[in-house]
Amino acid sequence: MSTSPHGRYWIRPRPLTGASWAGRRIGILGGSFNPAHAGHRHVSQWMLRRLNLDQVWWLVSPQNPLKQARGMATLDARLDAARAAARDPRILVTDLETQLGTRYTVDTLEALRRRYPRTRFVWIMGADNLLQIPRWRGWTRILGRMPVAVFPRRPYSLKALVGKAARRYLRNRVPPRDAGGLPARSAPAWTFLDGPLHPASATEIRRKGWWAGR
Ligand SMILES: Nc1ncnc2c1ncn2[C@@H]1O[C@H](COP(=O)(O)OP(=O)(O)OP(=O)(O)O)[C@@H](O)[C@H]1O
Ligand SMILES: O=C(O)c1ccc[n+]([C@@H]2O[C@H](COP(=O)([O-])O)[C@@H](O)[C@H]2O)c1
Repeated sequence: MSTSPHGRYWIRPRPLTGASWAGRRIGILGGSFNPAHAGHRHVSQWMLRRLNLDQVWWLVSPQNPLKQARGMATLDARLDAARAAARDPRILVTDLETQLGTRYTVDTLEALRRRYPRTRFVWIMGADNLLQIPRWRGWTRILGRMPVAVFPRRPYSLKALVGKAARRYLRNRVPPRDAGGLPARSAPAWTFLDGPLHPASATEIRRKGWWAGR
């Protein structure tokens, strides 16, 4: 147990280890969640349906290596807000990168594979991150290790689909009609889903002063 910054007690989210996750289909949505919003829930629920997932784990990052620490609320405050925003029993809010001691996604995915060797994971991200992923450490190892599902996001989708990552892995793209089989595929394999856009953005929420997380 630990205390949240607001004084309430909560049990630290700790996905079970070992055999209980064998064969399960889990989507991983990594993010700063500064704060979590309805867009994260929308993306997760579409992925649950379209990829036939059992659960989506929100990986609340201690610190995105490409973002400034300034303006980032504490991990506890972001976890609390994410738990309030998830509102779906199939979405599990986690501090897995803290538990695993990783900061870079490539290291996180490798540690997850070791910890859950028989679980079928899919890395989930919005189109903005498909555009940006060539700047992540070891990005080709990420795409080479885990199937990836991308959700469209304005105004990034078209640019992302002609970007460096999409071009490099053009032959590994899976059409949305076959997305249900993505968790069972070996990497590299990725899909760009065709679900309805969601306008929510954490930048916009902070700009409007709606997030008081510290
Ligand atoms: N409205 C949305 N539509 C599609 N993908 C989204 C949306 N909101 C967030 N995501 C995706 O969720 C993941 C985590 O996002 P993040 O926590 O950075 O939220 P954000 O709204 O993008 O925040 P910020 O504006 O601070 O960058 C990323 O892969 C991002 O692309
Ligand atoms: O590993 C990297 O180099 C890297 C660089 C930038 C972002 N990421 C990851 O991308 C995910 C989305 O981050 P964000 O801040 O856009 O929500 C989150 O899990 C970050 O840890 C990872």
